[in-house]
Amino acid sequence: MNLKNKKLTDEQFFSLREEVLSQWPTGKEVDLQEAVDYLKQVPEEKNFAIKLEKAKKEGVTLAQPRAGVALIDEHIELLNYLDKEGGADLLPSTIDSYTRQNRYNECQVGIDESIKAGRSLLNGFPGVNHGVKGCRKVFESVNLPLQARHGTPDSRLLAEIIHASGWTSNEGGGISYNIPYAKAVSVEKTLRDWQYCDRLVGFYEEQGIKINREPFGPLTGTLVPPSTSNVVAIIEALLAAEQGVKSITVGYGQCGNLIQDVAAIRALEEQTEQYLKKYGYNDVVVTTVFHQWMGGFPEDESKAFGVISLGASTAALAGATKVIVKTPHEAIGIPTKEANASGIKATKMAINLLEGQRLAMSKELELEINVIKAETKCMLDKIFEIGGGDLAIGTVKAFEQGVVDIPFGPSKYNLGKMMPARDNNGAVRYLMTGNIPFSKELLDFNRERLEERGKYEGREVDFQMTVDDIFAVGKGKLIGRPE
Ligand SMILES: CCC[C@H]1O[C@@H](n2cnc3c(N)ncnc32)[C@H](O)[C@@H]1O
Repeated sequence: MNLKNKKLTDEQFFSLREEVLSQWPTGKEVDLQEAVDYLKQVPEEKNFAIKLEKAKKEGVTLAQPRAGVALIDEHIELLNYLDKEGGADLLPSTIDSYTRQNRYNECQVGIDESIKAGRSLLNGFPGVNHGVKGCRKVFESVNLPLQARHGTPDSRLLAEIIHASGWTSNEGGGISYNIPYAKAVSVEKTLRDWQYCDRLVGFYEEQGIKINREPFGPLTGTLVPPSTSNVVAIIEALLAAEQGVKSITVGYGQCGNLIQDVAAIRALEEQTEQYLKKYGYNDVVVTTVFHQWMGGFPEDESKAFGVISLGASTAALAGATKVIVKTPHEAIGIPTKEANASGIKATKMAINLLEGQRLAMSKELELEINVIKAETKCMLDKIFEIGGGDLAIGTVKAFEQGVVDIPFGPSKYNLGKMMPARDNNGAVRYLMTGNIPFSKELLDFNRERLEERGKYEGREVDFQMTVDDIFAVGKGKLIGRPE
């Protein structure tokens, strides 16, 4: 394996670039020097990294929706509606599934069919097919910073096009956009491809242009224990920093127990900064993003607003820099612009009412922060050990061996021996740890918390708890109690 956690040299980067830009005709629209000049004229209020850094300094939580449709003018109308009517602080362009699989031919069919049908027949914005011209038109027609959100194992061409278009943030990473999104793409390949995306950002940073990178926190969004999502976020932050990224937003998907969720964000921010400093990356601005509940939603829209408001409140009480907003159409599918805007409004109402408030430190909160950090450290120590000190090599081996193991990941490169379940307070614990190298103390802690639930419910601690928990929220409860 010649993968190394080493900054790509200019020669390595530019030799790869030829092939990347040749993958679709719109790649020819990317001219790096011209893109630098274009990015230099992006006003501060439309720069994602700058707006996040400002929010961190002011201690405010920004609200960002997901949104994407097939055609440029409709996409612009949607984004401006979410800004003006919804009150979004940051804008996405959620990229369609064909683009995520680099299937640009099918994207083109989707675009052509959408034009004929007069409505979006893609589940997102096909940024590569619209090219720099189209993506710049979107950027120039909105008034907020713009970010690509997707799930693309090989995002190299998409990154080239969106950044050249003034979009100053890209979501994703070599683990977080592989294991939850692909069945058969090797971790080695996606780590390498995302080194390219990060090196591109590093190149722009060297030209004085701030661009934000955001590892995808929630992963499979299904009972992912905080230390599992945090370890992935920290790995991707370190790999990005090595390529010259200076603005990193690490993320976490709401699990539902308030204290554990606040602890997850606090541990994530502190431990990411600690590891960046430990490995010499002293000039990286770390921000956090809290994703509102990523699991099954209630169909009833009023109940959905309950879930959305709890997520908004948790993000505010945790002091997250950003919260990703869900909509009352979550259980149905792609939201209408009205439903999308209403999710943002509910979110901002909760955030505004909680302005300046944080969940106070308590012995329970301190315990959860310490447990998450200790679990995360067990995995990271092992990764560096099996990688012979190289994080990228260690990460590939960690997935082969199940040192890091993401629950319900479709990837064949994920061992899949770890299984989570909620304890009696709804906190997500490790029911089965597979090959995750936890200390005995941590294994006992997780077991004891689950035994408490078993005792309370009068049943065995087993996989049925996991199954019941998966369906619980959709049925209006957090914990999947036996029926
Ligand atoms: C990992 C992201 C999953 C979430 O991403 C939302 N999502 C996906 N595609 C779109 C879109 N085109 N417009 C608005 N939301 C979208 C889903 O609803 C889900 O919540």
